[in-house]
Amino acid sequence: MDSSLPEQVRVELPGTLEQFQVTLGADVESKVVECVREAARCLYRGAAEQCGALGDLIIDYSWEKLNARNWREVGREWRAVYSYGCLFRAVGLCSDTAPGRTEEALKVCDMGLLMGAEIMDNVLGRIIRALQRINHLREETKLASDRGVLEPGLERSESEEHGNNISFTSVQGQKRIRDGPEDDFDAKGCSIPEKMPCPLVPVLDSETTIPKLHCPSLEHFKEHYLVPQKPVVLEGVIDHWPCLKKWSVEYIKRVAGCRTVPVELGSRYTDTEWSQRLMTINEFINKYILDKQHGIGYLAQHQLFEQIPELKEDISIPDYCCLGEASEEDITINAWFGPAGTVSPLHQDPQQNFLAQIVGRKYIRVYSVAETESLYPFEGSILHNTSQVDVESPDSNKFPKFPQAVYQEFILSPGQVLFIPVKWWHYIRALDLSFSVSFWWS
Ligand SMILES: O=C(O)CCC(=O)C(=O)O
Ligand SMILES: [Fe+2]
Repeated sequence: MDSSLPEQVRVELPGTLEQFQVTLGADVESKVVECVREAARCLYRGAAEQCGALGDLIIDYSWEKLNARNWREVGREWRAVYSYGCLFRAVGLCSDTAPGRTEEALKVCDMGLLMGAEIMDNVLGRIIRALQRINHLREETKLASDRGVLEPGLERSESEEHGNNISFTSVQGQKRIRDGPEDDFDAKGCSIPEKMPCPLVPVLDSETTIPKLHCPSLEHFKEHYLVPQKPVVLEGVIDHWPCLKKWSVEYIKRVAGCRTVPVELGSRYTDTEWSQRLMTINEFINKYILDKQHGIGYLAQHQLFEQIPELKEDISIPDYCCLGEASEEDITINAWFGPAGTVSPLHQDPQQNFLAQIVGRKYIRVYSVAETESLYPFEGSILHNTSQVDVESPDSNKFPKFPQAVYQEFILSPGQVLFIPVKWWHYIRALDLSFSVSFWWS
């Protein structure tokens, strides 16, 4: 094994070349399998630079395959090849002591988690943990040397407490509404200067306000809301979640700042100039949360808790989800983190939803499935679950039936959970800096 690799990374890899299993499907050409094996041989004979260069080659080749067709049709084996490429490239970077290499290696591993498939018992997730420990250590050592002392206990980093054995399912870049290679993450990125939205707080009418309930029993919720499919706001059911006390911009930066995530750029996903870009959480926070010059950026509909298990410890699955038929593993948990003014246009989803509000407030409007005709969904297969109407500023000439559509609304605050029945239309605008967590369940 390459001795220039940091010990923390080395222990996450198999001890010998013979133990380094390369299992790839029959669809993968033999020259590619051979390239993966050669990269592994380089790693174990101490040629980390060559290993990294082969990693680059594997990444480039498999990236073409991943983007050649609709995301859903990309086979697992090509995503696995991509992950091997990321592993070798990351290993190459880790053995280089030049400044910034650890951060680069972290990004490469995250790309493997986001776009690849799980390999070698989540080796990429484990290497990320190791790299974060190295980073913490460096920061702490620097702090101590700045102070002129090395305080006892500094060699132990905070994240070590969580251990290494996280089982991880690949995040797989699930995308919002639009699909297919044409909207794959825009590597160039773009920043659209926009006028900042005015965070108007709507005044609600008690007639249209969604009812609230304090900790209803499972039976009560089932009989009065789940079965008849009625929205309701649940209070008191997530009061014990640590995130309500812990999550702040500083905390997210500390735990996850150097992790790479997909960010939606532009006011709303129905706009033509809307795009997605991958960036670190630090970049996202600095550009789109702390500084407003860059327009709207939204870390939306991302399975952040699969990618960063530390954050998952701060939430839990609401008990009411057990009323569904599917198992817990089938529940999709998404993070929605953004500044005031993010808008999710009126749309519907194919599962029941508990939308839990953790930080800030959100204005939410819901319409039942029966109102669909008055909501003017886009035609065609991609946006058919999205309304063409700008809910808070509707064009009643173009959409004459919209003003008559019956709706309910609410301003969701931290600690409240909104039940959105399956297929119910929902429109959401953040009134403050906001973090919500959604649970899609069936
Ligand atoms: O909070 C948002 O912006 C959108 C949430 C949403 O659409 C969902 O949870 O399904
Ligand atoms: Fe939704």
